[in-house]
Order: sequence, then C-alpha cells, then structure tokens
Amino acid sequence: MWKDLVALWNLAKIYLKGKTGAILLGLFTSIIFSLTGLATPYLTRFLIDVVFHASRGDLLLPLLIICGVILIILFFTGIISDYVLVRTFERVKLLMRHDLFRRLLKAPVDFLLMQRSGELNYRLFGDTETIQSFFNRLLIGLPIDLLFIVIISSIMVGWNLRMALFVFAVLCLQVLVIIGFQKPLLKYALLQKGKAQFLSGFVVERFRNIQLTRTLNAGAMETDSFKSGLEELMGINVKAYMLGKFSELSVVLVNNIWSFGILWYGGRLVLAGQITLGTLMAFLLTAGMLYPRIASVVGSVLSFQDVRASLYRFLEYHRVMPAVHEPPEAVELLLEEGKVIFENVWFGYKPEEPVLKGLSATFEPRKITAVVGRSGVGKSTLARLLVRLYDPWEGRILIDNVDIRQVTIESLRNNIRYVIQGEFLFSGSIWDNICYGVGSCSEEQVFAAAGKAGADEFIMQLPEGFHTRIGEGGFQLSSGEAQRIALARLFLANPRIVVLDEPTSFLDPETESAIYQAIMDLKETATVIVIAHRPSTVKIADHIIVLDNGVVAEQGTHAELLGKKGLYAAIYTELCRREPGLPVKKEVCTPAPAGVSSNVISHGEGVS
Ligand SMILES: Nc1ncnc2c1ncn2[C@@H]1O[C@H](COP(=O)(O)OP(=O)(O)OP(=O)(O)O)[C@@H](O)[C@H]1O
Repeated sequence: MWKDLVALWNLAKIYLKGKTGAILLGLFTSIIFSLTGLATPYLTRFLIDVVFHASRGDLLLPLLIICGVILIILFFTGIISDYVLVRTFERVKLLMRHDLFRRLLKAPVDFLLMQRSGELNYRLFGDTETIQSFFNRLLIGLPIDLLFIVIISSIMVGWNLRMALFVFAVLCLQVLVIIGFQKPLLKYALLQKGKAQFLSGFVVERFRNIQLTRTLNAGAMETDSFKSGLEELMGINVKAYMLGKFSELSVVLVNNIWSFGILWYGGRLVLAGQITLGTLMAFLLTAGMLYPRIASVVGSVLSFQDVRASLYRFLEYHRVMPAVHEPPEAVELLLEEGKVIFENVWFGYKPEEPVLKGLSATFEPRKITAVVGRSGVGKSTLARLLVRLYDPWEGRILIDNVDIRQVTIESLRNNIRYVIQGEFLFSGSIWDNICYGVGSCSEEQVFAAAGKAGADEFIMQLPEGFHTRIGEGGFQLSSGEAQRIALARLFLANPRIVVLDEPTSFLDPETESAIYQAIMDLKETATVIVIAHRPSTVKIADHIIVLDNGVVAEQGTHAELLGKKGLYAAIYTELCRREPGLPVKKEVCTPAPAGVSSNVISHGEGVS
C-alpha cells in the first residue's frame, strides 16, 4: 500500500511539475467555496434564535445582504476553482498520455505486438483517466474533506457535546453501510470494465480480420462467442445495477432514520432547554454536510484498489525500456558514400536461439545488392538491424565506417528507407500517405514520385485523385495499388540507403518493369538492398548475397552464382518453379544447372 502511494507520489512529481501555483490557487478557492457554504447553518441558527425568537425584524435586511454576498462568493470561487483545477488536471492527463505514447513508440516491437487488441488504447485512455482523477482527489478533494470533517466536528462539539456525540455515533453507522456496499460495488465495476474491454477488443479484432472470418466460414462461431460474451456482460450489468440501487436506497433509508433520530434526540434537548431550536436546526444542516464528506473519504480509500490496478498497468508501460539505446554523445549521421558493412553480427529474438551467427556482409553504394535465402533464414532481420529496430548481440553494423550505435537514431532513420512487404498505409488521403515521414512536400514532388511508382494513373481515376481518402472509412486499395503508394513514398523521400522487402510481389509484369527501372535510377544516388523473393528481382541486382544458417553462404553476381551450382542455383530454380506462367519467367528463368536439385534449399521449408 505504502509502496504504491510512493509510486503515485513519484508520478505526481513528474506530471505535476510546475503546477504548484495552479494547484494552490485551486485548493485555496475550493476551501473558500466550502467554508462559505458553512455559513448556511450559522445563518439559520441566527435567524431562528435571534431574529424570530427575539423578534429582531431590523436584522432581516442585513441578513439578506449577507446571504447575497455569500451567494456571490460561492459563485465566483466555484467558477475559479473549477476552471483552475479542471485545466490543471486535464493537462496532467494530456502529459501522461503524451508521455506514454512517446515511450511506446520507442518500445520494443515484440512487446507491442504481444499486447492484446484494445489494450494499448485502454491503458492510454482509461488508466490515465483513473490515475489523474486520483491525483485530483489526493491533492484537492481529500485534504478539503478532512479539513471540513475536523471543522464541522469542532463546531458541533462547540454547540453541544452530547448532541455532537449522538451525531457521530449515527454517522459511524452510516460509514459502516457505505463500507459494506463499496467493496462489492467496486468488484462489479471492475468486472464490468474487464468484460466490456474484452468484448471491444474481440469486435475490433474480428472486423479487422473480416476476410479471414468469412473465408474460414467462422461467422456463426464468432456470433455465438459474441452472444455468450454479451450475456455474461448483461448478467454482470444487472447485478451491478441492482447492487447500486440497493446501496443507494439503504443510504437514503439510514439518512432518514438518522434525521428522525437527530430530531428525536435534539428535540428532547430543546424541550429540556439544553439547546435552542436554532442549534437543533443548525445541527441537522451541518450533519447533512458532514455525511458526503465522510462518504467521499471512505470512497477514496476503497477505490484505491482500482487505482492500484491502473497504476500497475500504467507503470508497466511507463517503465518499458526503449528497444535501442542512444548514447548521449551520439552524433548526426553524415553520409559520404553510404557503404553498409555488417561485421561479425550475432543476433536472435530469443536468448540462446541466434538467427544471425556471425554474419559479415558488405553493401556497396550505387549498387543493388539482393539478399536471398530460405524462408526464416534472417533476411528481414538483417534489415531490421540496419534501421535499429533491434541491436546485434555481438558485432557491429557500419555505415561509412561509423558504428550505427554511435549516431542519433533520428539521423540514421532519416537516411535509410526500409519498405516492408505489405507496408501499412494510414487512414487519410493518398497525398498524406505519400508525404508521410517527409514533412512538407510540393505538388511536383508528389506527382513525380507517384509517376515513378506507376501509381499516377490509378490515382487519377479515383473519385478525388490524390485527395481520395483511403483506409478506415475510405477507399479500399488493392495490394498492388497499396504497394505502389508505399513505393511512391520511398521515391519521394529519395533516401541514400534503401532496403526493399520484395518490392514487386503484388505487381503485374508491366508495372513491375517500370518499378525495376525506378529502382535502377535510385541506385545512381543510393545504396540499394533488396530482399528478393522473385527471380525477376534478383536479376536486377549487381551483387547477390545468399544467407544460410545465419551467415553468408555464397555471394557474387547472378551468373557467377549460377555457375557455382550450389545453394543459390537451387534457390533460383525453386523461385522460378513457383512462378509458373508468368511472362517474366521466359526471360529471367534459365533452367537450373544440371545436378542441382531444389531439395538443397531446405527440408520442406521452401524459399521465399
Ligand atoms: N519478433 C520475432 N520474435 C521471435 N522470432 C522472430 C521474430 N521475428 C522473426 N523471428 C524469427 O526469426 C527468424 C528469421 O526471421 P526473418 O523474418 O528475418 O526471416 P526471413 O528470412 O525474412 O523470412 P521470410 O523470407 O519468410 O520473410 C524466423 O525463424 C522467424 O520466425
């Protein structure tokens, strides 16, 4: 409990930094607001005991003026305190969400991929909301409540000790009722939240993969699962509602009994002449003010369990370490040639299971180097290491003889473009998608890039051309069209180092030739690395690197490697065999040299 409070306090120190003035102003105006509210019982007592009892009609007007002043103070302090506090704590929420989002963008990819659908959303929005409102309670609500409990209790004791003790005894009974209900209420609130969160994740995931659901004919199964989830949620909702209603009515019941109790006990004291009628009325009003304060303190304490759960989830994300570290002395990457060297690189995703096992390879500037190998051999891993999605366990990656760990991550990624297969397009206009990551771009640049990627024709045929919205709620592009947009994005950026993960997998032969030409043009100014899965792609390479068992097994030109009749020749034959009927096949696929069989490649794993 204390450890969690300390953790909350540490978080508060981070996000409330520089807001002490606003919080103190909010606290001060809130206290004035609440203190002013306390005048009501005093004025009532005065009205009954002095004005009416002593027939002092002359005091009615001043009393009315005082009431007017009190109302004005209440109005302004209420507005000021709410404005200051809402603004401050909304900013705290904004800072928490912004900070978490920034951290998550740097978090290891694997960590992010492991999160359930909707989980990121929930933690970013739900948990930050809970923690922020607890900060508000802890710093403003709770101190004011406690202060008022002390003030009101002292006032009551000052008026009449016996009557005050009677009120406290009845209040204790009421606190017990609140405590009795709060725990099960909280339990049901958590159950509701958990179930609703699960169902919303379920819906998002199923609709995102709607094609799979339909082709696997899983619609009926999914409908049944959703229905049973909804039935569970309905059961929880009904129980939670009834429990809430029962607790509300119980509190009202206790409140009424309690008021009668005070009237009965206080009335006896009035009749015995021990207190005035005004004091009795003041007691009734003051005790009515005490109850919500006590309920609020008890509620805060009991809801801490919920806050703790949010705190743990928030801290789990908050503490997640960036996937890669940038040293403070990191410098800007200033490219000269753009030569890329992998030097004895060891890396794997799981400890003790290396994918790359001391890989050394050079990627020359102004050349196209193709990387080929069996599926899962580590071709994409090599690209991920180059853009520092991960760092090698051992060995170095150098660009122009500078270790990429010594340069700023931003400058590294500014110089390299890694176009992954089936690259994701954001929902937005085609224009925004092409310009994504470039900052500002002119009309000429966008048109030229789209032209190079062979995308201009189909874009112009869309209802709003470059301004057609795609993705969620917009126009749905085919895989080939999406690939061309991703390539246009690449050509627009015109980077010095380019990594393409099979850039033509979804394209027709005609567009494919245009793209190859554009890639050939790219190499005039760039180091081009192509992860090749197609025979036509390896044919455009100046140099080919064949990976096997975590190292470079063979390298050379297409002709040299075919002549070796080794692994490359086998892979190439297999690639050709997989593209039967493609017009391109006749040109690029020469028969495998005699004596080479495709089972050299793998034992049933195939190539990609
Ligand atoms: N995030 C990850 N976590 C765990 N293992 C991974 C992860 N990414 C890749 N792997 C594994 O690492 C190995 C290399 O993967 P990689 O994607 O580099 O292969 P690849 O040669 O590009 O394959 P393909 O040609 O099929 O795309 C594979 O065995 C793969 O299952």
